[in-house]
Amino acid sequence: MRTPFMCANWKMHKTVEEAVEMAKEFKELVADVDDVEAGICAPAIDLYPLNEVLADTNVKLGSENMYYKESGAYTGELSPAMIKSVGCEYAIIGHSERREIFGEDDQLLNLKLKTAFANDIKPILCIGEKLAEREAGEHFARVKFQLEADLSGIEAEDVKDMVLAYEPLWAIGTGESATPEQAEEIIKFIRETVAKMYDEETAEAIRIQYGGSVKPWNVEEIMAQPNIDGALVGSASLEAESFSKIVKFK
Ligand SMILES: O=C[C@H](O)COP(=O)(O)O
Repeated sequence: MRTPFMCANWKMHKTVEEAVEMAKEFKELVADVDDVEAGICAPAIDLYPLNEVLADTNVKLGSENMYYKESGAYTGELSPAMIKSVGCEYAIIGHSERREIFGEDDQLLNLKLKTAFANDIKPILCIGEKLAEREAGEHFARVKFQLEADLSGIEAEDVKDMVLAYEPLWAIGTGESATPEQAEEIIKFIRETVAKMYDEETAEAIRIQYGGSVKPWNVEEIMAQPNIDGALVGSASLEAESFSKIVKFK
């Protein structure tokens, strides 16, 4: 049985003061939740204080990015050891904004995934198609390509423990979520693709989130789909009350 995982992705939002204020309020609101995992992926500057605020709570911490090298002359980047030192269990890898705005390609993402596994960091790997690809009926081929390229050379044991986030680019920040049926159709396909690449056991174990305009008012119907194991939440995760309603979707 897969435990639902609701994870915030704050993107480039929140000063340290704002992050601490939100986390203090949020941890109280979800203190009694034990059947859903909650996490916050935050900007690098916020991770150290958030680790202190969230210590001894049920809220997990993650980085929004991570480089594939262990250390060195890589100005502006974060190593796996650095994010672990501030309590990160997770790291988002390959968010579409990293792919589109910062030019991260599947070869780089594959290296990042390998480094994450080597350092006991659970990646949240984002995949998903653009609007033109969906309109051309190429969305299945697109996510299959991303899965095969990004997971190349990665063992089933690691894949079982990671998280996939299906995020169609046309639903991110637009207020227009995929319908629950659209999300289920492609997430089921993603699980079947993992089964073909690995085996049934791996496909049953891996958690697959949906991301793209998840809100307190649509989360329940999204989560009613059998293959959807959680959500990667952008704008609705910025306020404690809104994100806590998503975590408490049941
Ligand atoms: O990582 C989160 C996604 O990009 C979704 O963002 P959104 O909830 O603001 O649409």
